[in-house]
Amino acid sequence: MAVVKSEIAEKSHRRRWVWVVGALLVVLAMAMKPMISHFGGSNKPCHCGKDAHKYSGMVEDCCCDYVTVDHLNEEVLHPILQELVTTPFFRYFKAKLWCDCPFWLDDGMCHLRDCSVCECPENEFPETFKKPFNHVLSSEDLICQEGKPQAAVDRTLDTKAFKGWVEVDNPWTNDDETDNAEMTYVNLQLNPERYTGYTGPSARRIWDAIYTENCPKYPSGEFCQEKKILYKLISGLHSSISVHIAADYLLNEATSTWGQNLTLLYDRVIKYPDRVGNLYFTFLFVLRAATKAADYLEQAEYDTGNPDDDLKTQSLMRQLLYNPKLQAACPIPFDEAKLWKGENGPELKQQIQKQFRNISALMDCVGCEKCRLWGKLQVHGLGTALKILFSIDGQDLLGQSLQLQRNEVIALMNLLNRLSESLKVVHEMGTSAEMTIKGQISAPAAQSCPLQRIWASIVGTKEGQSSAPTSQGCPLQRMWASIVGSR
Ligand SMILES: Cc1cc2nc3c(=O)[nH]c(=O)nc-3n(C[C@H](O)[C@H](O)[C@H](O)COP(=O)(O)OP(=O)(O)OC[C@H]3O[C@@H](n4cnc5c(N)ncnc54)[C@H](O)[C@@H]3O)c2cc1C
Repeated sequence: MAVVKSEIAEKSHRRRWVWVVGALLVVLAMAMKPMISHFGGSNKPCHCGKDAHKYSGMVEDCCCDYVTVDHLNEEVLHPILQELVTTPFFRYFKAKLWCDCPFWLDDGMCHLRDCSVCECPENEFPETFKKPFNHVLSSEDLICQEGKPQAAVDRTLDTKAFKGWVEVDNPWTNDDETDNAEMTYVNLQLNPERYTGYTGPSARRIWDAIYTENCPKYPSGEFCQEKKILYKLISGLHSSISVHIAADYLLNEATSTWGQNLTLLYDRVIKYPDRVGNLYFTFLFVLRAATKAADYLEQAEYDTGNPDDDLKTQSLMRQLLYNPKLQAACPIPFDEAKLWKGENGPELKQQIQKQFRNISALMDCVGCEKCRLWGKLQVHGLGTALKILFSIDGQDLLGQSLQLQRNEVIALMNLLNRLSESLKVVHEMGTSAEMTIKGQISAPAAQSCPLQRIWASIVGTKEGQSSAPTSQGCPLQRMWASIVGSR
């Protein structure tokens, strides 16, 4: 009997050692994996439990709910947009980059090398971009298309229906696109929007000038949608910029380590539900503009001189604008038709137009080149959305006078992609950021982590019993918090 007992004791002792060694190996392997993931990477901090949907119900003033928007973004919009913006047509943006502030002198607060923009060498951007946009097809071009059915159809539509890309003034924005000598072509793929070190009084002055002088926050309880629109669009854009800073942050300047900064994500965006709401609003507003102009955008000439690339761009545009899932789940993301109907409608529209033009001009005062590039592009994209939704009435845009510049289309779709990226980060990382910062991971939830269970089996605690690691969340979660939280 005594022999049997000691054998059992020895076996259980051995089993415990196997567990301990196994668990230590797992912990070691996990700890050796890079802890800092880059934007779009898969190394997320330990997730204890599934991300519950924090935001629910309709997005304020829109015709779509949060859950649907997240699903559509994840499944349809984000993947297509990510591919679209890498095509040659969408990756080059024309901008006047130097600081030319009409309001005050630039105080050059940007101190990082990452602030500056890599401009394109002359020979890099597509030849066709150097020509005027409304370039007419030669009869030779048309003959060359014979025998290529897809291309021929596109060309036919082009000559019959599409009015061409022309330089027309956008009443919502301040940029003079015709001023070509001052313009620089930039490859956006080489200039990711991320942390640049632009901060302090210079950055603050821009945001202050935008909010206090041009779109003050409306009083709570304001029902007039028109009065809320500009503030919500700018706040949504501001949230998106902050999300991109948090998602691609310089964690360690000495070692040039970039990664996510959950503290910043929480402090600047997640902590404020209205900022998250405004981000979703801006996304749906821009999405509505793109889908409203679908017929026009479908027939646009995405000519970069490489027919394969150009057909791919056109095909991606179609997949996005006429997506059956999008049309079924969220056919009209934002209903612009009910705006500006009141007595003061036209006056109010003019006032908001003037304010938006000021905001557009303020982008020339941003004291960091890369921030200025993305600020200009995104404000230009918003101006294009405003032009599509509010300068033309009705659904049939082709039959009316909508004309877009190439740069407006590029800005619109790149802005939509930026907003889509931000939604994805907020949806996927928002809860983790909140839990990490608040340190409010409950013990049972924390123990549902595999590592936590292994830890419990080592130290002999049971589910629900408190122990040092459980009180502060998963070990990985704590390591993560110590990395991002100390900055
Ligand atoms: C056009 C523009 C583009 C920029 N691009 C970059 C960039 O690419 N990379 C980079 O590192 N920095 C960029 N910056 C700087 C960045 O936006 C911040 O200003 C900077 O990081 C300092 O942040 P902060 O904590 O002082 O708050 P800020 O973000 O400067 O906010 C200032 C104040 O605005 C209010 N606020 C903040 N967010 C919102 C919101 N969503 N809605 C309503 N109100 C809000 C708050 O009261 C806050 O205190 C840009 C600035 C501008 C003006």
